[in-house]
Amino acid sequence: MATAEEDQTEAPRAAETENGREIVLSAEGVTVRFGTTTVLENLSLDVYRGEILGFVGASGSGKSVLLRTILGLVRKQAGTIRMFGRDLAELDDAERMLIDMRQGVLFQHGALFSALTVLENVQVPMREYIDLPKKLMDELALLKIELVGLPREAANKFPSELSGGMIKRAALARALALDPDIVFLDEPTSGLDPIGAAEFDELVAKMRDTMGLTVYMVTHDLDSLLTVCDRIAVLGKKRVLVHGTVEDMMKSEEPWVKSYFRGKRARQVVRPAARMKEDS
Ligand SMILES: Nc1ncnc2c1ncn2[C@@H]1O[C@H](COP(=O)(O)OP(=O)(O)OP(=O)(O)O)[C@@H](O)[C@H]1O
Repeated sequence: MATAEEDQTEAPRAAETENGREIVLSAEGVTVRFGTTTVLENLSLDVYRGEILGFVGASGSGKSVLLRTILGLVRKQAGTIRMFGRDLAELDDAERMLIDMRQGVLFQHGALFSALTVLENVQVPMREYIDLPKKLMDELALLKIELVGLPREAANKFPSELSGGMIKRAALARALALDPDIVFLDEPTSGLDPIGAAEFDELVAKMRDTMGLTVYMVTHDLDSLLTVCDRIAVLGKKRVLVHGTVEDMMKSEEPWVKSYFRGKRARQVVRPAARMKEDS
């Protein structure tokens, strides 16, 4: 496990060469302020190709702000964000568009367009970025809908006709519309019952395993963190406090990490999750 202090030295770069893994996304020394309030300060984080990174932190610690900063929706005051090795601040519009096409986003609560059917929702990124004949676009959208485990009949339904779990799947289908390399999921299992949440987690893990998808998942869901995340990063004190495996989190003496992963609620979740891992 690495600490934030180590992050500011050579540790992440050394890890990159040591384990030979490709860094899809890196944030280096990122600072974000709103007026006089600093939300993120000198934050650094790497995300590797093909991993599910679970991003966790207390409410109000800045998880959404960081996600929005990575997506270019919030302006940073300092630091560098690189995606696929390119500094996002140095891209012109055409280059930015090419990068945007390689990433998919599932915003909290699904955020589907209520006046569009599921099929039309999935086609939104296609219409925005690529010019395809309608028939081909329909076929591609249907493939995505089936890929996330929705029945074909769901394609012509409106979001108001779907269950919470189906909305999340439809939103995932939209995030996958352009076959991205990385998807950002903002609390994807919030509002789902435990079985629906576990099924969604399984689906995300399947995408990682079959498509090599990289997943950046903001979550409060301990089950997700323990069962599908390859690595966990904890946001606190305006930076990434610790990052590592579940086992690393369990050993951490950092007070917030300790109470989150070894507190009363965690103890109720950790044993069943460990059993699930053993059984699989
Ligand atoms: N546009 C903005 N202007 C001013 N302050 C903001 C803005 N966006 C976020 N903040 C502040 O930044 C801090 C971090 O908010 P953020 O939504 O990122 O937290 P979070 O970790 O995602 O919380 P939660 O887990 O509750 O969703 C909060 O204090 C919030 O009020």
